[in-house]
Amino acid sequence: MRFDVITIFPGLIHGYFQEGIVGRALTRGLIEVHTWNLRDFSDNAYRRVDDRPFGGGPGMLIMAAPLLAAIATARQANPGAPVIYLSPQGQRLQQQAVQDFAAVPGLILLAGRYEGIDERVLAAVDAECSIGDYVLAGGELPALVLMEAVARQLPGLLGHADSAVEDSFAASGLLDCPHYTRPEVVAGESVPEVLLSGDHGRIRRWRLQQSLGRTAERRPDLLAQRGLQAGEKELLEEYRRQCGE
Ligand SMILES: Nc1nonc1C(=O)N[C@@H]1CC[C@H](O)C1
Repeated sequence: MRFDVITIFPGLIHGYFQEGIVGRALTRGLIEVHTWNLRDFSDNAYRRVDDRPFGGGPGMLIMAAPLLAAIATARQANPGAPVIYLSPQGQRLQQQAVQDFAAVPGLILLAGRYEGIDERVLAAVDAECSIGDYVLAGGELPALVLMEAVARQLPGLLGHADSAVEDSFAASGLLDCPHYTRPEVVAGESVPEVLLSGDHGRIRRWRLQQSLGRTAERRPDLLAQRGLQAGEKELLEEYRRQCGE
């Protein structure tokens, strides 16, 4: 998977890929990360890429010309890669879109700054994605969020242990269950005895029940969208009785 990121702060992107799972993916050649510094596409001596908005109003916008030139160059370097603009006005990034993006050979990510970009650039963009309903100073963090979520889907990237987690969450469509590790007692709180029982059937049942209960409590929208499979209604009713609901 080749990622091309158009940004005025390339260091923010490369810096993140020095550590962790995505850093290892880069050194192992599972992913490539290329950045295009928007200022290299500026048509003035001061390397300016922003200007005031027509109609007045606060802040500055990134101009169309450097963006369109950078997109054209990135498309030549990463042929066939969709161009994704990260902005609060975009479609909310969900797991399905992440899996769809992981299926293509490359992505070109456009990281905005200032108040945003000239609207006419969107004609050269294939998708607009938001990572959430809040406003950041730049699109670099959203680009990194998308890159990491996509990279985690790539075969060979996650070790067995991580990929098990990935499958359980992505496949189940539920919030994750609680997890515990040594020591058995922390601040007077012990580990649920079922997890110490060695009875893997009971443990699987308990974990599913906890995921169902948590999702019903915290994200009823997710549960409504997913629905309940055979036997899960009873599990959830038992969970609610145990919680005294
Ligand atoms: N939330 C988001 N999901 O994707 N991008 C954002 C985001 O806040 N972008 C900033 C808005 C102005 C600045 O240009 C960059």
